[in-house]
Parts: sequence; C-alpha cells; structure tokens
Amino acid sequence: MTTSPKYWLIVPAAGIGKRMQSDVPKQYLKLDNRFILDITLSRLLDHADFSGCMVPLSAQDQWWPDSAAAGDDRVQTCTGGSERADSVLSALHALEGQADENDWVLVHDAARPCIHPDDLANLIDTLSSHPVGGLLATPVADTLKQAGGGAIPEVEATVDRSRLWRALTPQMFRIGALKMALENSLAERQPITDESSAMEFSGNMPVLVEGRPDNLKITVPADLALAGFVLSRL
Ligand SMILES: Nc1ccn([C@@H]2O[C@H](COP(=O)(O)OP(=O)(O)OP(=O)(O)O)[C@@H](O)[C@H]2O)c(=O)n1
Ligand SMILES: C[C@](O)(CO)[C@H](O)COP(=O)(O)O
Repeated sequence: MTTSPKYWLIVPAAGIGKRMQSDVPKQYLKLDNRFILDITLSRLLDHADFSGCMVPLSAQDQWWPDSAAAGDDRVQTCTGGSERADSVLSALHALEGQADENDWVLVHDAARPCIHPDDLANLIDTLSSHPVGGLLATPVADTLKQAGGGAIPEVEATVDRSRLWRALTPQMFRIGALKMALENSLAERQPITDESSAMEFSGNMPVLVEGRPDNLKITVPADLALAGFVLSRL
C-alpha cells in the first residue's frame, strides 16, 4: 500500500545579515520581544501539519539556545553553509533517514516572519498533486529599470514587467528532486539564490503561486519596522 507523501519544513537561519548592518544576525533581532526566527517558526508550525522541521544554523550561532524554538521538540537543527543554497542542502542531508525522497519539503526564509496562513495553505493545496512543485511569488508592481555599468547608476533600459514576478517563500518541491537539483547546481557553480532556480537549472518549470506582497524578507534596517507593522495587522 503506498502511503501519501509527508510534508517537511526547512527554515534556513544560518545567515549573518550583512545588509541589516546589525551586530546581531537579523533572524535574532526582536519584534514584540520575540526573536524573528521564533515568530517565523511559530507562524509555520502552528498552521500546517509538518512531519518535522530542520533549521540550519551558523556554526558561530550563539543565540539559538535562547530561542523559544530550542525547546520545541518539532524543531531540529543542523549546521548551515557559506551560502543559502549550501544551508538548504545541508538541511536536506540532515533529513535523510527521516524523510522519504518523494516527500514534499517547504523551504522558507527565517527572515520572512510575515507569512500568512492562507498563503501557506494555498501553496500546499495548489501543488500537492503537481509533478514538480513551485513557489509563492507576487507580480512586480513597480516599473523596473535596468542600470548601466557606470559608477553612478543611470537608466540603461526600462524592463518589460508584464511577465515578471518577485519570488517569495515557502518554495515547495519533492525532497529527492530538490536535493539532486541543488547538488547539480552547486557542482556547476550556478548562481542559485532560491530553490526554484536550482530546479529550473535542472530543466523544470516550477509553478508560480500568487502570494501576499507583504510576505517581506527582512533585509535592510527599514524592513524591521515594516515587518512589525505587518505582523500587528495579520
Ligand atoms: N549561508 C546562509 C545565508 C543565508 N541563510 C538564510 O537564508 C535566508 C535569506 O537569506 P538573506 O536574506 O540573504 O540573509 P543573509 O544572508 O543573512 O543576509 P545578507 O545577505 O544581508 O548577509 C535568511 O533567513 C538567512 O538566515 C542561510 O541559512 N545560510
Ligand atoms: C529565497 C528568496 O527569498 C526568494 O526571493 C531570495 O532569493 C533570497 O535571497 P537572499 O539574497 O539570500 O536574501
């Protein structure tokens, strides 16, 4: 008897947050006196039925023991890598022996605490019977300019945005396929900044599932207050 695939969660949290210009890695900055990482994990784990959650951490992480998630038996940790893709691949390897290659894995940035439960449910419902998987994304709403290569950024062209989307997370793929895609992409030194780009490099066309544009990634200092406002309204 074939069993239905399970759902696993990976929340990469091994970054140092250079662009945040903070002494503390941004996943450990606080909103409403809670680590951003804890907010993100609770908003995912409390709203979907995951078989397990793997959080890749920096080898230099000194904050994890003070997190609420450290005491949550649904959450495991492993050591991340130098780039986000390395951390995700490390987490996939850490799940070997627990997860089946045909199970689904959702990968969600620790730095995106504003994930809405409706988007999470819609992503899973839309893709659970799809052969490849896909990602939350939102159509580009601004006019996009391509800069020239000079020291002072000047407009070289206005880009046709009619078919352009901003990739968000979670991104949802089969564990075995994603592991192979990441290994191939990293071996070929492909510029991989999300799971979808690795799957695309392997010849797949992931599905774009429209999500809320307020599922922002905390990246620069101004994002912190914005995320706090969004969370206060969710
Ligand atoms: N080697 C890395 C780099 C990033 N991440 C995680 O991937 C998510 C998105 O990456 P990004 O926003 O780029 O985070 P940082 O790399 O920390 O930011 P920066 O590029 O400004 O240093 C974050 O939750 C981050 O912790 C990770 O697990 N391992
Ligand atoms: C995965 C991601 O959040 C999708 O937009 C983005 O690619 C992460 O990029 P970063 O440079 O690692 O923040």
